Amino acid sequence: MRIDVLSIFPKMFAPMRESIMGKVIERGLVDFNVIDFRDFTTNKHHNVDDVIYGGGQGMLLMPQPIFDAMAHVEATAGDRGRVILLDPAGRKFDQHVAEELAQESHLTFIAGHYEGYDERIRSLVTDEISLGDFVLTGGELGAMVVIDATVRLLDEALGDKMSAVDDSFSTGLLEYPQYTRPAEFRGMKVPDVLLSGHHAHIKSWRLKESLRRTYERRPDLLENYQLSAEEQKLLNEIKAESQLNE
Ligand SMILES: C[S@@+](CC[C@H](N)C(=O)[O-])C[C@H]1O[C@@H](n2cnc3c(N)ncnc32)[C@H](O)[C@@H]1O
Repeated sequence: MRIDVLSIFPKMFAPMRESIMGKVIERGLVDFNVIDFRDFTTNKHHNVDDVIYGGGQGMLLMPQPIFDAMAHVEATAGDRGRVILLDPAGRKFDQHVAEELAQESHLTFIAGHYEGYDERIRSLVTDEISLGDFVLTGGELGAMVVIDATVRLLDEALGDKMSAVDDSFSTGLLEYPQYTRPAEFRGMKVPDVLLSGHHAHIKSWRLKESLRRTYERRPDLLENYQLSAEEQKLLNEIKAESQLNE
């Protein structure tokens, strides 16, 4: 996968060289480039922003540097790929969007700043993505979040210390509780079933606890989830158990 990011703060992307993402780049699984669109300004002072027509506080990113930086991406990569604008007005980012983006061979992100973008910049864009209902100072952190969640889904990205298969949201449910050694720590015991070696029982316990966690913490996820007969039975048990504990 090739990833280009258009930003005026390229140094903010230093964390992308660490941890899993760093290894993924080192191994050549992702060709990661940050392009400072200030380098593409044609004005004497290398300004990337200007005042807002019609008045109003703050400054807006001008179209010219971003259009020219995008032309540079196209010239070097052969295409722009899927062009993602980080913007509070965009589609809310979630695991499904990450799964969709992980299918692409080329992603280009545009990170905004100041009051945001001149509206014409949106003509370059295929997707607008928001991290949530809050306002960040810039699109860099948003781009890094989207890139991290997407890249970890690529085949071979996680190595053998992690797996995305049972992650929360991948299955449509939150992940079940997990434990590592020791079997007892400060009086807190690992559930017996996990030490039993009985794979079918462990599988069923995990499914039930996954359903329980989702039911208790994110019942909204269950509204769009197709329960199997077994899952429905387990959920009924969970509801009965929670009534007993009330
Ligand atoms: C200060 S914000 C501009 C906010 C804009 N005036 C508005 O009200 O929508 C500057 C930049 O940060 C990024 N940003 C801010 N909040 C974001 C969010 N929730 N999701 C994604 N990007 C965001 C965008 O790139 C945005 O252009």
